Amino acid sequence: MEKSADEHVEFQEKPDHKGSVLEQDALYQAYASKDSEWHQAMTKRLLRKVDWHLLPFLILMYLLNFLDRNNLSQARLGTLEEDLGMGGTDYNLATSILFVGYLLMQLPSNLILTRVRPSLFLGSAMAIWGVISACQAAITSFSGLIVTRFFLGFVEAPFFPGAVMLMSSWYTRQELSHRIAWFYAGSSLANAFGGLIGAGVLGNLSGAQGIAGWRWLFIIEGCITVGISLLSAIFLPNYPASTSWLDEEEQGYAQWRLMHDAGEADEVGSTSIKEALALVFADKRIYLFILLQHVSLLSQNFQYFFPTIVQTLGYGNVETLLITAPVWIATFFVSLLVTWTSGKTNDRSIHIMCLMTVSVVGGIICTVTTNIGAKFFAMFLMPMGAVSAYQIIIAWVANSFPRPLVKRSAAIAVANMIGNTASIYGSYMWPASSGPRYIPGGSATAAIAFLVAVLAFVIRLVHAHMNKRLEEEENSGSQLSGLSELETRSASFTSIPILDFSQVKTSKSAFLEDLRDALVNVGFFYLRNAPVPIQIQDDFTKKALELFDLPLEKKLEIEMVNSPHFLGYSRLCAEITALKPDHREQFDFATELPAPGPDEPLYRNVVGPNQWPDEKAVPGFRKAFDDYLSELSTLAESFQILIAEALDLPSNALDQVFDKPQQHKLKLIKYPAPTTSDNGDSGFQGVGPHKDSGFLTFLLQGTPHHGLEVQNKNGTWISAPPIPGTLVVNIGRSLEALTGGICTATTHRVSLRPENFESSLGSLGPRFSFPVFQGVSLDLSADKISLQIPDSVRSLVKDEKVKSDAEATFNKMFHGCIGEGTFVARVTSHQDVGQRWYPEVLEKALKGQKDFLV
Ligand SMILES: O=C(O)CCC(=O)C(=O)O
Ligand SMILES: [Fe+2]
Repeated sequence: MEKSADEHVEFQEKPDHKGSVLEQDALYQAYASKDSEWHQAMTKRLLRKVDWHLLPFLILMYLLNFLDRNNLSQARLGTLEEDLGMGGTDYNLATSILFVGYLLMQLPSNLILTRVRPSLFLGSAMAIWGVISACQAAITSFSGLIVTRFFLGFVEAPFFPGAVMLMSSWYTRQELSHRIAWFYAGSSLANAFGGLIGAGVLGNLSGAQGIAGWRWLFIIEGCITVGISLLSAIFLPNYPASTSWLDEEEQGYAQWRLMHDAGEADEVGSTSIKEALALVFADKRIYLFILLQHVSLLSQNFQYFFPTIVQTLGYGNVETLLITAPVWIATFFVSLLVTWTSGKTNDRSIHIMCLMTVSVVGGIICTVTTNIGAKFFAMFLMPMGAVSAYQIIIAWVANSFPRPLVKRSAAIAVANMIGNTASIYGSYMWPASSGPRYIPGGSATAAIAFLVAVLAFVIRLVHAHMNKRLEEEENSGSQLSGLSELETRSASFTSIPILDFSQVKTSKSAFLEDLRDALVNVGFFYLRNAPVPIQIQDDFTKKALELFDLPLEKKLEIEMVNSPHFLGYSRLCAEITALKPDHREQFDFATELPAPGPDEPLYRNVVGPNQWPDEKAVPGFRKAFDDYLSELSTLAESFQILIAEALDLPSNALDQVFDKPQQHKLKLIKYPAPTTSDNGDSGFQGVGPHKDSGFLTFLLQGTPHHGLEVQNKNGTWISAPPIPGTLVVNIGRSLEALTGGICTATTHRVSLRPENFESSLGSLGPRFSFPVFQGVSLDLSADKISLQIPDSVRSLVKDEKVKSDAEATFNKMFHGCIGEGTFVARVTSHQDVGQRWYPEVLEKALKGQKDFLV
């Protein structure tokens, strides 16, 4: 019984969503500012339409896909075997050979899939299998049948992954699994219709025009398939942007949702299948699940022989097929019900055990009795139990290997592939010679169904045991990693996680878990729904742009070199990072604080009063700035607590780290488009590879340009494009130092490739970005503040060796006094300021850099 040979579609990348950066930006603007209630209502409105337009047609296609594969069992009730001179296990070979083609095509079809539009792909595949299916009518020999069945399997294989792929351009990952459950349930209906159509054809057309009934069956069903495949060009949508049944707002929103969901998809696409498989096989439970899925599929093999078995009830062919219809309709409703209760009660194993018991009883009754009423009853019991249980098993596999995502995909794929080989040999359990009672098949099915129940119970025990151990170890505070060796091997992330701040209220523990992972293994994350009123953000952005528009002489009035506190305006290329000038122009402002007294350590000079622009030149700037920095300071403060909690420390553990008041910096940066790209692959240096100095950085990307890049632990650069409604948050050297390196300050840069400044509608103009650097108390040093980070958090660090292009001179410095590290970093970045105010420090620091270089 085939149901899901194809589920490794999770390896597919999502199709590209067309649309220029500018168009995307318009979407960003439109949707980012809405609140979560609006998003919920909009999602509901959209899903209602998409469900009705997409699912029925796809289910119809799946129904035909299924029908064309399984109608051999109805054809057998006609004169198929007689006409083709078949006997013994010939029919079983004809059934199983289809799965050879079906399984062989898995890989190639998944490769093709990534390159074609889903609706075209699905429509063409369907037309071809429809033609081959109809051609079966012309077969005159058994060998002809075998060859045709092999190819039928081959061309039917791409449908399922293609359909899931199409759905994935409409549904988010989370929405998808529920839709796939409906999709599966639809196959029960296919079985029902198969019986009805078969009955109609064999009953009315046998011998019509001198053509055997089974040949008519293939002709009619093949032609229906081809007909529907042509309609797919009209009815099957491709992508949200080109769909007439959505209004403009819905089209935009549908795209916008998927752009958000795409982050994870990239991660899937770029992790090698080999790596994913290694992860899966390191978890011993996978062997149990593979076995479970395999025997579960084996326990459903009666389906191919169903019409034949029902025939033993003693009715004629037509009545037999009519009888099977209600069986499948009942199964359909039962499976909808039990997948629902299983989800509601969060139970899998007991559901499976109960359902399989129903199937065992069915198998036993079927074998031991010849009483027609009892046998008919058994016909209902077998599929109701086994088919419904299978749907729960699929969900169980997916839920048992939740993280990382690639592991889940691989687990599903492996369990399905190996599981489905049951369809190749399972059909031999039902040789025609064993009818009418089919004692070997019936009793073996009952035994196998029992085995499914036993395995479900074993897995339940294994999980219970694991949970208990976890609890004990947590209680005793022992050093539990809970991770297998393979899982700890690498945290070289391929995408940047997105955290949702609204979860702090709704499900804080989930938020903290994601935060913990981001802190120890990525060092970067997007933060959605940060509590910063959009109006304040917009006003600030507007005023910032006005500031950059001032004539140069106005800006030079507040040039940074005038101030010993590293605050003020820096011209293009004035700042130096990784020993090279950055191609950007900027204003550095900070929480307004007095300059340090003459007796205070020199490094305290990174704090001091701002140089404000002339209020008349940009009226309202100071207020807009203060409002924004004040919001961001509040947000930063809430992270003092969240980070402590994420690291399993008391929530006030980091209080000692911050001054009252604490200086935070807000930098306004403009990156003009480069005139040439003379910097090789990485493009022109907007800002060179570096780690920020502070605790956390909260970055607002003001324009839709790509260019911000983050270096993962392998040294690979990962793009961090702007995502609407989010801030980019990253760890600075101070937090890294305070946690003894448990939290990672991740190296990042801005690359100015000319293409980052272009969209299909023309030039994007300069890139603007606005980072807020959260400060810490400057007198601290890592050894003075000893945070006792629990082993349970330490053990989550997956990759100790980190490749970084950031300057290493500062690595040690930050482990001493944080103020000194920050001060030296500032002097070397702003050498004009250093030269004027701190020439000795600059000289020493430059020498330090040189020593480091030789
Ligand atoms: O412009 C950006 O997106 C990043 C700027 C940055 O990393 C910095 O100024 O530290
Ligand atoms: Fe930075």
